[in-house]
Amino acid sequence: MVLCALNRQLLRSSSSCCVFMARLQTSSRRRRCLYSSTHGFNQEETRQKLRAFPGGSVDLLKQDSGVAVLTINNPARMNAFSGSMMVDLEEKVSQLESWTEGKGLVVRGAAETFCSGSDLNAVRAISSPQDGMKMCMFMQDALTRLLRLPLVSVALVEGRALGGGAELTTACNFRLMAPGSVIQFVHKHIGLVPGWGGAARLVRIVGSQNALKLLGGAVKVDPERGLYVGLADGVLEADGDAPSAGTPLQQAEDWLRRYTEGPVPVIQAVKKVVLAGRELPLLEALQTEKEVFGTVWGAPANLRALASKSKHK
Ligand SMILES: CC[C@@H](C(=O)O)C(=O)SCCNC(=O)CCNC(=O)[C@H](O)C(C)(C)COP(=O)(O)OP(=O)(O)OC[C@H]1O[C@@H](n2cnc3c(N)ncnc32)[C@H](O)[C@@H]1OP(=O)(O)O
Repeated sequence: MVLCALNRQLLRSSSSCCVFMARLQTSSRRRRCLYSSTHGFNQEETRQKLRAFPGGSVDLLKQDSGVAVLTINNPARMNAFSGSMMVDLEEKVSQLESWTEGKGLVVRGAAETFCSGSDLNAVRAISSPQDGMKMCMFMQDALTRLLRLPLVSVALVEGRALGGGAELTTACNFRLMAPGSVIQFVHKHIGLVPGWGGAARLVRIVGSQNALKLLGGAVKVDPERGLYVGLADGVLEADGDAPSAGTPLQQAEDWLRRYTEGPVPVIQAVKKVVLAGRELPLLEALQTEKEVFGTVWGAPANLRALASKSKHK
């Protein structure tokens, strides 16, 4: 009886696991959006509306090392997201989804500051709740897909990460803070709550008690507090303190290397099983883990390691 129930559950979960696996597969197709017409959302229409608020860019540099750098670039507005930058971001995420050689990603802001959230000029112009929610759906989709990339990602936080900028840091696997930097969910001060998925992700990163404190108090999180609450995973060396440590970007790439060193299929598999464990109910996560395991078992990296009789002292 119990076994039958378990089998039924496994069958059910195996079909949703296939869907999850299909979503994890890299392909050159544009991914299906989180939202559709059933949610009153039309991605193309929203893209057109967002393009009416131009300025800045989101730049992507894919490197031979397998680590890409995504730069939020609008320094005149402290790297605030214009509408066209939101569209740029979604397009760059699509490009990363089909990057088969990728292992890691650094997300940073131009000109030594991270991102000051939505461009307030656009926020003022998009003041109807319906249009606000459409912008939210667009950004939730882009940031959820950013977090789901089969790449290990790190937000390099210099200067300030405010509002939507703070939300963006939570769409990366790790956060590294430069001395003097601040992550602040300022939404409450402007009569808002996060809408780009930042609250849901923050709860998973720091727990609901800390999330309530950070959002409810619009707390300024400096590197020390970041480490204390678990929002920051590391703090960079100050410029000049250790010149050999290199620029903040070099430091972030060095830090990331411990997670990106190794064959692409293995690094991507690590990210996929962790993502499944985070997003799926246990049985489905186990199914996905089995599927991903099947892609590395007996594969070249596995055979090479077995042949070399490696020891792990
Ligand atoms: C949906 C809303 C929510 C979300 O998406 O989740 C948001 O993100 S809302 C936006 C939240 N962000 C803010 O409220 C930031 C407001 N700005 C500031 O607090 C300050 O500008 C700063 C970021 C702390 C920098 O201060 P300072 O070093 O003193 O520089 P300036 O204030 O002179 O800024 C330089 C320049 O940049 C413009 N700026 C900064 N942030 C934004 C922004 N988010 N949108 C538009 N413009 C922004 C600022 O106005 C200055 O421009 P000029 O006035 O033309 O010089």
